[in-house]
Amino acid sequence: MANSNLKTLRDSAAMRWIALLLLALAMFCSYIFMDILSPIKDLMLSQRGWDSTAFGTMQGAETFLNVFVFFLIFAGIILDKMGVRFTALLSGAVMLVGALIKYYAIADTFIGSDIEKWFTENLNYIPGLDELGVSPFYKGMPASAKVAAIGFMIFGCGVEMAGITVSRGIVKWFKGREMALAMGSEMALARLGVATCMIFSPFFAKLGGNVSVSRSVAFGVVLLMIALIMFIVYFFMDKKLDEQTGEAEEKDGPFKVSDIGQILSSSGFWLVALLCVLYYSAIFPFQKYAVNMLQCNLHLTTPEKGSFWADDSVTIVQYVIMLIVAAAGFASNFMKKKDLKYAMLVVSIISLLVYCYMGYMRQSAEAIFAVFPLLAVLITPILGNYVDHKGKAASMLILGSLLLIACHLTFAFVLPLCGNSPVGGVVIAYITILVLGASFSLVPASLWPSVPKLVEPKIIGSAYALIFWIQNIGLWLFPLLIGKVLEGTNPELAAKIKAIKETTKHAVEAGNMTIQEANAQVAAVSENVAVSYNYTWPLVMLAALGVAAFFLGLLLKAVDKKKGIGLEEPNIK
Ligand SMILES: C[C@H](NC(=O)[C@@H](N)CCCCN)C(=O)O
Repeated sequence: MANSNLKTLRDSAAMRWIALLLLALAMFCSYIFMDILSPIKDLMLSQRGWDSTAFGTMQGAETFLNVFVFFLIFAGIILDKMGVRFTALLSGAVMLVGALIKYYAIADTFIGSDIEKWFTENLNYIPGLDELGVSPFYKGMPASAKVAAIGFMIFGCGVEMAGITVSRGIVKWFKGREMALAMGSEMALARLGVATCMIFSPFFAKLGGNVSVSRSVAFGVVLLMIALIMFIVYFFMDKKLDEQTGEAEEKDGPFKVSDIGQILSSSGFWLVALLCVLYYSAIFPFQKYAVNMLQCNLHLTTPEKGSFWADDSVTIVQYVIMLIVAAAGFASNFMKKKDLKYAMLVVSIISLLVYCYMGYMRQSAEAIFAVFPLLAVLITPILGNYVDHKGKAASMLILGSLLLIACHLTFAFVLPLCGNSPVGGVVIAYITILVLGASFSLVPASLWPSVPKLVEPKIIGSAYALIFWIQNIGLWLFPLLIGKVLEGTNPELAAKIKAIKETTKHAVEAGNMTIQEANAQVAAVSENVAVSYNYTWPLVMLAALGVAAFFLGLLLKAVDKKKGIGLEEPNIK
């Protein structure tokens, strides 16, 4: 340490930010794996014989153990009892184990194996769960999807455990300092992970012209190994810090399970937890359908094979431009000189415009939607900084909810009117997605740093875990609800598929068509149906979540004022 007056590692700004970088990089890698199959749903269907139900069930498995086996609650207790560094290592290892299982399920070697045979014949029915409609498996589910679901369940435990551990770790290193800025920066990198996944998962799957879905998953597994290394390095820094502080936090008041009652009796905690589940249920589940929603509303026409805009290298260039947007925008937060700050911002904004233009020329819904996390990367740290120095967290939650409502209503009612105006439609889509990104900065940047103001330091881990658990119920429920509302409000599309299946089946039976011709006809109709959904009602449902979050925000602000919780107060006084 350069300054001899510094007492502990966290008194050195450089050491604090290195600790944050380790935690944030681990989360960046985890967020990439979390959505690794989302942008290649079409390939999972064509390469592994899954259907939409198998895909949706496998995706939903991520939250299963956390929600129904209460793993997240145990994770919070482990965190408060064992501390940040132990739980960080444990979560890294759990994520990796889950990811390796998922990789094996998708790998070519799985096909034709005894394990595939066993899973095809077994694990079809889980008594109790089937009746409740929450089973992560069902009869007829492809064996690879069942094993992938098991892997994803385990990964889900690891990633949520990592989430609460990182939040707790940031509080440990930054409380009383730039805590919201640090949390905002960590989330900014996580958002960049989502954008990276949207671009690189399809890229690796289609690399070199031959399709391999396991290549994408392998890319994610390698990143999780890097995440584990980050946690190991963090382990030693955290140990050193505890040696210097004499583990004061843990010794002063050891955690007891009964302390959880204290969390549950706080009205502020409940308001924050409910606001969190409502808001995030309108964001993460939407993320899974957003690309398809854009395809349905914008009628995008993929550039012809062999044309400049269809080339793989353009994807890489576009990603590099995205990194410039993120890096310049992020760095501008830390520039002391005004000129340099504005120069960075200008570079970031110009790069963003170039990125948007390329997305339009490539007619790629994935690339268009990938701007969603970008604005969050740029402004989450700015807002975090604002919360640190000026406060206003409760007001930011209210504003974030209002923007969420406006965006979902624009997607629902304005975007469908733009289908025949390619440029207008894409411009409105970009603006709305960017505003949604701004909302997705306002709420997380103010919500997570508010938790330490609601509970005692020794139970922060459990408080984060309880909020994540309540949030996970929404993250499990709403993807299912969106799917159901979508099917329910577009009955003619399911009827179209049923009709073509029946017509081709009769034609094959009558000897008028080969099975290959029948499959090709069904595939052509399915492809057309996949981009013809009307998303109005699912989007209205998500806007309604925003309305409820808005009213909870108002209530939270009133309770904060009455009880003096300090949510509107700055973190640094
Ligand atoms: C910090 C916060 N993280 C969460 O809310 C996690 N529970 C992420 C869950 C993602 C599920 N696909 C955030 O990212 O803002």
